[in-house]
Amino acid sequence: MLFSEQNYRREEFGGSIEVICGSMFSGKTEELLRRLRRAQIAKLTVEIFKPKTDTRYDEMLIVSHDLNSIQSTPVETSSSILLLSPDTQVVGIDEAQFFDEDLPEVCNKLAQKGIRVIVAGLDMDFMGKPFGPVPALMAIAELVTKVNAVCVRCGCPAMYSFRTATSEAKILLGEKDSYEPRCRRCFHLP
Ligand SMILES: Nc1ncnc2c1ncn2[C@@H]1O[C@H](COP(=O)(O)OP(=O)(O)O)[C@@H](O)[C@H]1O
Ligand SMILES: Cc1cn([C@H]2C[C@H](O)[C@@H](COP(=O)(O)O)O2)c(=O)[nH]c1=O
Ligand SMILES: [Zn+2]
Repeated sequence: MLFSEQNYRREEFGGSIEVICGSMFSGKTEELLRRLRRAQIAKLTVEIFKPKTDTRYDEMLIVSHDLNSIQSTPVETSSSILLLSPDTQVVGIDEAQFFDEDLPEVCNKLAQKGIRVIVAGLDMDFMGKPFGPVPALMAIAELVTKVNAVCVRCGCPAMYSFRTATSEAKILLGEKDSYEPRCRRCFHLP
């Protein structure tokens, strides 16, 4: 049977890592919220984390660009995620690109304990380069879902986050004020 989120069966597979990646505006957070809400409906014990540095829409909530939201625990380091309550069955993590390099090992430890770990994050930065721990997480995940936005230039599927702001810093929080999703043909380096 094909392994996908739809036919994922906890009792058969035990713990696992799912990665949702893609450009900005590609629906990563919406997809993360959908999976976490289904877990909550199934009455599983769910804990949700984001990096403390992600204060873009809210300090505590994870908020999508469509302003759907879910409560989360902001943490400074990935190792803090391991302090979760022992009855946790599902862990959600957003903005994974901002976490330290230990995040893959932290997720591995959780999955080994039988926890379903769902991680969302940018796979590439504004230079089109692999971003933080996300590529390493993709390598060790059971399931990787790469989602696309719509290119603002031509309407094709977009996998790049083009920075319209002038900053060259790797980390620059923002949304439509500073970034636009673009396809391979319309993306170029700043
Ligand atoms: N160019 C675009 N392409 C796709 N979705 C867009 C675009 N601009 C705005 N959106 C909105 O962004 C939403 C996705 O938001 P979100 O899940 O927060 O994305 P991500 O977490 O990948 O940045 C879409 O449902 C759509 O309403
Ligand atoms: C490409 C890129 C993005 N960022 C920042 C901008 C946003 O605050 C987040 C991404 O949020 P989303 O949920 O995926 O829309 O990351 C950055 O700091 N550096 C970059 O290169
Ligand atoms: Zn395009």
